Amino acid sequence: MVLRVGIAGYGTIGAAVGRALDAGMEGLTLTAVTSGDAAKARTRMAELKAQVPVVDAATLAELCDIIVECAPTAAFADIALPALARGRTLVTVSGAALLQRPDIIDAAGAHGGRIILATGALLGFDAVRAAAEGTIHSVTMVTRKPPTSLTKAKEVVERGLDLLSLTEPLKLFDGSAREGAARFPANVNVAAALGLAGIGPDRTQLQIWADPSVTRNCHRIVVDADSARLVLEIENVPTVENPGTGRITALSLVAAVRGLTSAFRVGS
Ligand SMILES: NC(=O)C1=CN([C@@H]2O[C@H](COP(=O)(O)OP(=O)(O)OC[C@H]3O[C@@H](n4cnc5c(N)ncnc54)[C@H](O)[C@@H]3O)[C@@H](O)[C@H]2O)C=CC1
Ligand SMILES: O=C([O-])CC(=O)C(=O)O
Repeated sequence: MVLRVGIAGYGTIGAAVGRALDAGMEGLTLTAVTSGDAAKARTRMAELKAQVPVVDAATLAELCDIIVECAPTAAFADIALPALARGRTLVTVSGAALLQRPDIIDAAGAHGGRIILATGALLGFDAVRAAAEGTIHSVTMVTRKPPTSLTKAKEVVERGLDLLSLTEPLKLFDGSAREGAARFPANVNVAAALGLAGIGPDRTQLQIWADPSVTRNCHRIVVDADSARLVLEIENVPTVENPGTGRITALSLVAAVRGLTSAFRVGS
């Protein structure tokens, strides 16, 4: 049986997932796309061998077994709810949106749907989830991004911060992952996901720095648990189109989608 895959949000991440599906994935076929800008999505999809329709979110849910969600946080509910109401599988990296709308997780349970929050621009969730089966004492995360990765963040724009003239690191946020994800939704989805994997977004501590000395989106996480101490570090290469998004994010979604049908899967 071949499962039909829809992509919601055909931007930096969505187009990379589209290319991977178009190149061929066993048991999966790209079937439709939904976008905030249909004309732009069609132009972007011209590179694909298989031409698929650009439809609205309700039609995407009707046509596809699996919905890969890579749209802005604000669009999450409109994409997720119709898909889950039909019992579809939603594969997403929108951790920040899930914290804002926990009812959407309940909607999945109520209709036999499934939400898979892919690791995205982070690492080690298998170990964090395993540690959470025992006792985790603390989780701290420090994010350092080049100023160019943060200039479009809503809070940076609202505060009128001129990050491009920084000569030394500036701490933009220090608090819980829940609050950080709410204030920087397009930039620390990863902190939300870490909170959901471990001891919850309220007990997960987060700092966000704009750092002119780094060229990559860097995350350092320390998990102190009764089973192990984890020190996790990742340096993500920013995408050209959207520097706040690391290249690995789309690859994480591709790996998660491929894992849905593959006969052999490594990692949890
Ligand atoms: N967990 C993680 O590791 C990461 C998560 N993200 C999340 O992924 C999202 C997408 O990231 P990018 O691809 O870099 O952004 P992008 O801005 O390049 O693409 C977003 C796309 O969504 C489309 N869109 C807007 N409104 C829509 C709607 N109502 N329905 C469907 N599509 C709509 C836009 O037209 C655009 O094509 C980000 O907003 C962020 O929340 C991004 C990076 C890492
Ligand atoms: O590191 C990245 O590339 C993106 C990131 O932090 C996020 O969106 O959570």
